[in-house]
Amino acid sequence: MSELDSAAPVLELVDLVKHFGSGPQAVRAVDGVSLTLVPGEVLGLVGESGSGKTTLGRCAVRLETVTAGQVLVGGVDIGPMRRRQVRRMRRFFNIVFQDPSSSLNPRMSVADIVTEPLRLHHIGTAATRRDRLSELLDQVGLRPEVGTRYPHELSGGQRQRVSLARALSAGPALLVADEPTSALDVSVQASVLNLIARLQAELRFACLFITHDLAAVEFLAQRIAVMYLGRLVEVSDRASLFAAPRHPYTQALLSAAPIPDPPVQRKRARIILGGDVPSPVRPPSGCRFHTRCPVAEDRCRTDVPPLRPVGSNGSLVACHLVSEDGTGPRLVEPSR
Ligand SMILES: Nc1ncnc2c1ncn2[C@@H]1O[C@H](COP(=O)(O)OP(=O)(O)OP(=O)(O)O)[C@@H](O)[C@H]1O
Repeated sequence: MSELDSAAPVLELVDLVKHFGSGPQAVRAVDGVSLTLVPGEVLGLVGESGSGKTTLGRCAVRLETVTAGQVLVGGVDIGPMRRRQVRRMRRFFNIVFQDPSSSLNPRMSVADIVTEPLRLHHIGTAATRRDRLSELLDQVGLRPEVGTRYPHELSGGQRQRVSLARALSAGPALLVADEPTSALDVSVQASVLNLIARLQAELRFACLFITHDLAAVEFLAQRIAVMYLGRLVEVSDRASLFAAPRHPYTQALLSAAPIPDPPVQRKRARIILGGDVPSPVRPPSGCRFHTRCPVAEDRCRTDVPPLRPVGSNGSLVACHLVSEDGTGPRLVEPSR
């Protein structure tokens, strides 16, 4: 396959299940997630630690094999593919990890790291790859002489720029960015986030942006998916999600997020969720959020709420208490 089908979604997850281990001790990291990314779209994936975001992202680029369900890239199911076929498909998708120190080969120069995907996929000649290297370093804001350096000679921010240049070198249609700024100094986080935004606007790759940082998804993502204990609870466009979060969990998550404007922060009501996040080995029955949900009813303890369209703006919500027109429990007034 030399090109992706541009009419197909870049990424389609169909009832994706990923368990680690088997039997009653299996960790149900992702448990029936369906999600679609169209070309050029940035989808933010948020949720507390352990909700399954990283596992979902790794399944999307076949770093994990799935337990059940499908992962389609450009309409092609990469799940059953053999390793060699997956390797050929890898030019169409790539991933940037949280910690660039552990994902870059310490024995390779920056030039070799960045151009490796081009060599692996037999793209261009030695001369065109050199040109491409200069172009890529320039695009990620690194000077040409950085090409001769090794990862340990670079700062964390520079290393993440190298990871981005490498991930984008073969011109992927999909980039999974897994907490790409959270291991960096606060002072450089914003510049790397700005860089991702600029590259995405220029190159138009689709991006699954995984983060804890709600301000970052608000800045970068057109749509946002909220995950809780292996399942999606809400998928909505950015404006709707921040203005009127519908799922009680989304409302709690947003109410806990810091807002840059301190007077607003002081006035705002916070929802304090009781209890701990339950174990994904024995997730609660019915709605997985019911053990911590302040408005849970009897049916929430027994019936699994499907992720279904509500309201008129294409939002999807998995909550028994949200009605078809999108009205439902409002735990606090939206802050913006
Ligand atoms: N290789 C593995 N073997 C066993 N369990 C795993 C493995 N990888 C992840 N898990 C478990 O799967 C669940 C989901 O983890 P995952 O890292 O996907 O969550 P996350 O939402 O990305 O969390 P974080 O934000 O902390 O990275 C967790 O309970 C985790 O301990």
